[in-house]
Amino acid sequence: MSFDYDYFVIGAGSGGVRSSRIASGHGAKVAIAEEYRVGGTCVIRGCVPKKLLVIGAHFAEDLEDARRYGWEIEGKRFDWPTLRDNVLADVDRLNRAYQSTLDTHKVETFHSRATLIGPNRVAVDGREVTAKHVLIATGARPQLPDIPGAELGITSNEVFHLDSLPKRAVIVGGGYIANEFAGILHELGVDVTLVVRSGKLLRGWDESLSDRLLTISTQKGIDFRFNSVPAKVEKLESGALAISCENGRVLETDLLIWAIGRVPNSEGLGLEQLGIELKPNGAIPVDANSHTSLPWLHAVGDVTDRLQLTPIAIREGHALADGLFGGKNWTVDHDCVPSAVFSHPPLASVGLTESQARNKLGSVKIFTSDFRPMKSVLAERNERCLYKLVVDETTDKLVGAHMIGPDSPEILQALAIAVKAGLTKAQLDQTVALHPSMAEELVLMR
Ligand SMILES: Cc1cc2nc3c(=O)[nH]c(=O)nc-3n(C[C@H](O)[C@H](O)[C@H](O)COP(=O)(O)OP(=O)(O)OC[C@H]3O[C@@H](n4cnc5c(N)ncnc54)[C@H](O)[C@@H]3O)c2cc1C
Ligand SMILES: NC(=O)c1ccc[n+]([C@@H]2O[C@H](COP(=O)([O-])OP(=O)(O)OC[C@H]3O[C@@H](n4cnc5c(N)ncnc54)[C@H](O)[C@@H]3O)[C@@H](O)[C@H]2O)c1
Repeated sequence: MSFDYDYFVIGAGSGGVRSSRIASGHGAKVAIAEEYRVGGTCVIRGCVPKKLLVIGAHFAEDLEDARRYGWEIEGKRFDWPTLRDNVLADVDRLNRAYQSTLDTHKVETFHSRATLIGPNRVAVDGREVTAKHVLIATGARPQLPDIPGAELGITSNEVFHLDSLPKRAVIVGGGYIANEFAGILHELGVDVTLVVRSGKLLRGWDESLSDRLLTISTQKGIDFRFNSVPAKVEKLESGALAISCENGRVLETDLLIWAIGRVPNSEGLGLEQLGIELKPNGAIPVDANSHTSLPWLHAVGDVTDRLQLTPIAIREGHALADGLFGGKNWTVDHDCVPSAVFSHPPLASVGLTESQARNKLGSVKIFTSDFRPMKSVLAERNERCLYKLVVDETTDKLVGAHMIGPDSPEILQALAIAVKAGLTKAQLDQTVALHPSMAEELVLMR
C-alpha cells in the first residue's frame, strides 16, 4: 500500500519537531501539523520565556545586593513592557529558528489543526492525507478547576502577555509553575499569595528543600495559604476578584493565576473512534517505545503521562524516529531524570529523595551542607543554601542529590552524571574541591 507520507506528526512542539527531523534524516518523507505556533509549549509559552522572566526578575535582588559591593545605582526603575516585549521578540526568533530547522530537514509543515479520520488517515488543512506512521505529539494544556468564575483567572499561557503588572496576584497551586511565577512576580514588585490545596509545597520533592523554599519565600514576603481550595470566583465592582475558598476564607486580588497541573491534549483527535482507550487523566497509553496499541500510531511527550519535561519529550521523539526509520531501537530511561524549579532561589534535584530512598533501600546515609554563599554574606542577604546527598549505605552509591540555592540547576546538571553513572560517595570524596565556589560543598560533605 502506498502512502502520501512515511511519517505524519501532529504537534510541532519539543517532541514532534525532534521526531520529524530525525525521521527525515533517516530518509523518511515527513510532514508535521501545528495548530498554533511551531516550537510548542517550551519555546512559545513555557521553559524559554519563563526562564527569561526569571533572569529578568532576579535583577531586583542583584541590584539591591550590588550596593554592598560599592555600586550606587540611581534612578533604578523596572519597566514591564520592555522585559515582556524583549522576551516575546526572542520567542519570535526561536519560532523562526524552529521553522527553519523543519524546512532545512525537508519536513513539510501544515499550519493547521490535524485530526485522525481512520487508520493511517489524517484530516489537515481541509484535506485528507495518508501516512504509514502517525505520531501524536500534541502536548498538554493548563487545567482549570470546575468552579463558578474559574474563567476570571488566567493561566501561565497568558502571563507572558500581560498589559501591565497587577498590584496583587493570587496563584493557585503549589507545584512548578506556581512557585516559578510566584518568584517572578514577587521580584517584580507584585504582592503574591499562593493558595495551596495541601499542607506542603512541591509534592514529590525532598521535603527539606521544599521547606527551605517556603522559609525563604515567606521571609521575602510571599504569602502562603495552605489547605485552601477555591470554591468560587467573583468579579467585584472595583474590578478586583474575590476568591472564596472551601474553608470559608475570601481572598481579594487583581490577578488570579491557575497553576494546578496540565492535562493532555488528547480529545477531539479521533482516538476513541479508532479504539484507543485514554487513561482516566486523558493521557494516551503507550509502551516503552512510545507505540500505542495500533501498529501505525505512536505518541510522545506531555500527551502521554510520563514526565512532563522538554528533554523527555525530545528523547521520546528521537528514540521513536530512530526505531521506526533508522533501524536503531532504543528506549528512553525515565529513571534519574534531573529537574529544576526556577524559583528564587531555584531548586534542583535528581534521583531518590531521602524518604524514597529509605522506603526503597532501607539503610541510607544522608549528607547535608547548609551554608550561606559568599555572595550573600557580603550582601547581608540572609538566605541559606541547602545541599543534600542521598547514599545507599550498602553499596556507597550516590542515589540522589537535591539542592536549593543560587545556580543550583547549573550545578546539579553535572552532578546528575555522577548519580546516573552510579558513582560512590568515596569517589566524590576523592575529588579535590574547586575553591572558592558553592559547588565545592558537594565534595566536602563528610
Ligand atoms: C510555564 C511552563 C514552564 C515550563 N518550564 C519547563 C522547564 O523549565 N523545563 C522543562 O523541561 N519543561 C518545562 N515545561 C514543560 C515543557 O514545556 C513540556 O514538557 C514540553 O513542551 C512538552 O513537549 P511536547 O512536545 O509533548 O508538547 P508541546 O511542546 O506542548 O507541543 C505540542 C504542540 O502540539 C500542538 N497541537 C496540539 N493539538 C494539535 C492538533 N490537533 N493539530 C496540530 N497541532 C496541535 C500545540 O499547539 C503545541 O504546539 C514548562 C511548561 C510550562 C507550561
Ligand atoms: N521547571 C520545570 O521543569 C517546569 C516548569 C513548569 C512546568 N513544568 C512541568 O509542567 C507540569 C505542570 O506544572 P504545574 O505547576 O501546573 O503542575 P504541578 O503538578 O507541578 O503542580 C500542580 C499543583 O496544583 C495542585 N492542584 C491540583 N489540582 C488542584 C485543584 N483542583 N485545586 C487546587 N490545587 C490543585 C497540586 O496539588 C499541585 O500543588 C509540571 O508537573 C512539570 O512537569 C516543568
